[in-house]
Amino acid sequence: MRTEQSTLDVELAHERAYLAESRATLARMLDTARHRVETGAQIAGDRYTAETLGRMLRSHAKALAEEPESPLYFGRLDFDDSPAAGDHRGEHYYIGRRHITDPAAPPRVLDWRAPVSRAFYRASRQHPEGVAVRRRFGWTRRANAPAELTGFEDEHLTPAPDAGTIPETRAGSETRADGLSRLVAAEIERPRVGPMRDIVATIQPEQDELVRAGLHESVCIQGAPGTGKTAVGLHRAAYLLYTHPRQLHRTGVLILGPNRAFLNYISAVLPALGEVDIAQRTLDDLLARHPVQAVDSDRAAAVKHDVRMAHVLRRALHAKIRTPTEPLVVPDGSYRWRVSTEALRRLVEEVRQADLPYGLGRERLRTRIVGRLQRHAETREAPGPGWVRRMSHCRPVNDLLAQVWPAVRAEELVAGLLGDPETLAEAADGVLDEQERAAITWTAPRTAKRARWTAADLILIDEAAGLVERPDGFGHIVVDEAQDLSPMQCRAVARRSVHGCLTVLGDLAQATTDWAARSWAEQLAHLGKPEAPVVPLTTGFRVPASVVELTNRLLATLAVDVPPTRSLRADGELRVSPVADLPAATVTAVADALRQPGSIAVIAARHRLPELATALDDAGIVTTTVDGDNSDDARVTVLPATLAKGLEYDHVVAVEPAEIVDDERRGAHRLYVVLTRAVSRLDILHTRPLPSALGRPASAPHPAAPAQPAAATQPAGAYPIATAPGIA
Ligand SMILES: Nc1ncnc2c1ncn2[C@@H]1O[C@H](COP(=O)(O)OP(=O)(O)OP(=O)(O)O)[C@@H](O)[C@H]1O
Repeated sequence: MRTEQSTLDVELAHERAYLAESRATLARMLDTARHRVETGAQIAGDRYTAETLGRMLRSHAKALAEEPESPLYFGRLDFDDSPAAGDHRGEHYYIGRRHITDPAAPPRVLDWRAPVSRAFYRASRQHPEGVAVRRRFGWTRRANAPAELTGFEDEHLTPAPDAGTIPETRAGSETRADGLSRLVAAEIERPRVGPMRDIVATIQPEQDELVRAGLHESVCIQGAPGTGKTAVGLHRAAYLLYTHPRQLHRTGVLILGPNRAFLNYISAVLPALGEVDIAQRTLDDLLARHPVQAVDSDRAAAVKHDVRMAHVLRRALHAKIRTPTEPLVVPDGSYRWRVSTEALRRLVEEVRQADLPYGLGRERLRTRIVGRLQRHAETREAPGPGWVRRMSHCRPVNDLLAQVWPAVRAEELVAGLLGDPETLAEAADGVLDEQERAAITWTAPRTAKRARWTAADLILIDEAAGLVERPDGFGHIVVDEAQDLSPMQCRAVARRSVHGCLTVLGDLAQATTDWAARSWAEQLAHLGKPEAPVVPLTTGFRVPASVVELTNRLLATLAVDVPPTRSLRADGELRVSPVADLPAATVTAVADALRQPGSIAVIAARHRLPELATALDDAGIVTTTVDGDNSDDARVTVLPATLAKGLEYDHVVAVEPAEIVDDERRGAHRLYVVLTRAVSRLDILHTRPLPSALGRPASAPHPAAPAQPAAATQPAGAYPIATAPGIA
């Protein structure tokens, strides 16, 4: 026993020495990068190169400097001598967030995205892939202090050469009953503080498969709350940029999230992975050509988000194309060139048939017309490029185009439709009924310049702009919470990924918008990637089993076809409390929660928030909002149910579920989102009866169970509650 212990001590000392050397190497890398930033601009030949080089070097230096206090590496792979080890026979590698290397020596730490690192995530006893031992390191975590190595855990995947068997995991570690390594379990169950963090140390095999899918593969990931969809999407973006830097730095990668709060929450993950140049936006940001100055009625918004509007806009645009009725006559010095009406008609028809974006079609028609003129002119003398340029923009040609294929601005097209019932009736004939047309028609006619656009109008303008000219696309777009996009919003994404691929993340059960997807097949078709496979993630890393048990009952009432999930978190507490006074009970619950580490959220219907915030304030509890505009240090966030999507907190106090349900048409889905934000503890406070799916005891045979008792006297014991000492 003692020998074994001293062997471990020696090994740990060896690992600590390796860490010290790796830190020194990283410090040298950082110095070199900083030096290059300072001198790079001077050594570059011209200004453009200097700027590009400067940007690249700064970004590299920033990426290195952003190496947080977090560990330099998290694992080690020892390959055996078997043929499966290939080129790595007998080698061992440290795996971390990025390469740490001295120029003339083998890398000290390999980036988790490097091909060889794949085995760290995928190798198993069934398929060792040449890996003899997978070592995971344990680290201290203290704010503002570098992480220190505290231990390691070895997993032997192949039999040791001298023994015929695979030894048990060493170094004092135990795997849990579910087979999860102790260090992995500790990492997953660590309290949440601050923004989302990366998961490179603990990516699971089914997640890794999605992260490392090829550049040209679009994929849709359907997963219950907390199954790691967002984490996988972000790591996939980082992986693709590492593996295909040239293509993707040129074409760009975009992360689309549902709102700013969500983007703030995830904003630190990619920089921590060394990717500081990825655009992270909401779809509204992407479409914000104009400020939103008006609000649609529900009815109008529903029509504008309907995919039929794409058809209406297209028709309205193509109705601008007219059949020529006169010949074209162009004076050219002492000559006059003529193109007959019939020939012009044929040209217009040919270009129309080509089905190009409208603006491109217009230019194609111009070129064709000038081609005709050129053929005439060639009977006299060969015209040069100057002649072609002059003819392309001469008055008669411009006038003809203005008449038969006029230039169109997207805003004008949309204003023309919404502001003129006749234009709309013509374009929407057989597509929208009279009430639908009436719902979107402006009551007072306005020009595009004076329009007060709604959020949905901006989507129509984007669609119209896309019909006129293809927008710049991205090489890869990660679309989070994709179930909530309307068909028209999906089309805005599709337009930007015609030549690229998508990672679509979502959960049909968390669909809360009026126009949300009912099926992935339909949504993927709108997103322009009907062939993308839908891959389920079914292991939950956030929501504890006791909470999942409750939320699954709610899920059963949502009528969505999603696979069941198993929670990896055995810890966790759930408390359902009928109370008489919501603000007072909220203060008590939060004060209780503050005794434990981690983040706390109070989530309620929006109109309920002011009184809860005041009560917390009166009790001297500092709170913040999801925009973080109060106090960055506050551990308690007070937020409306509508902004909870995608976020997570250690302790969630969900206030008055019935109100959250009543607040929206898809209120039950919203409640499902709210209740699944909790990482460790969920407190449900209610004065009104709980929504029936929640209120029913787990053992109750049927929804027709006896009516709820009066809320304030409802016995807590009627619920399947896991109570923590001192909490109930
Ligand atoms: N392999 C993993 N190891 C450790 N933590 C993980 C792993 N996968 C996911 N997590 C953690 O689980 C939590 C939930 O992940 P994430 O937010 O990506 O889930 P999601 O499926 O997008 O959830 P939601 O649908 O509710 O938005 C996060 O804290 C994430 O870091």
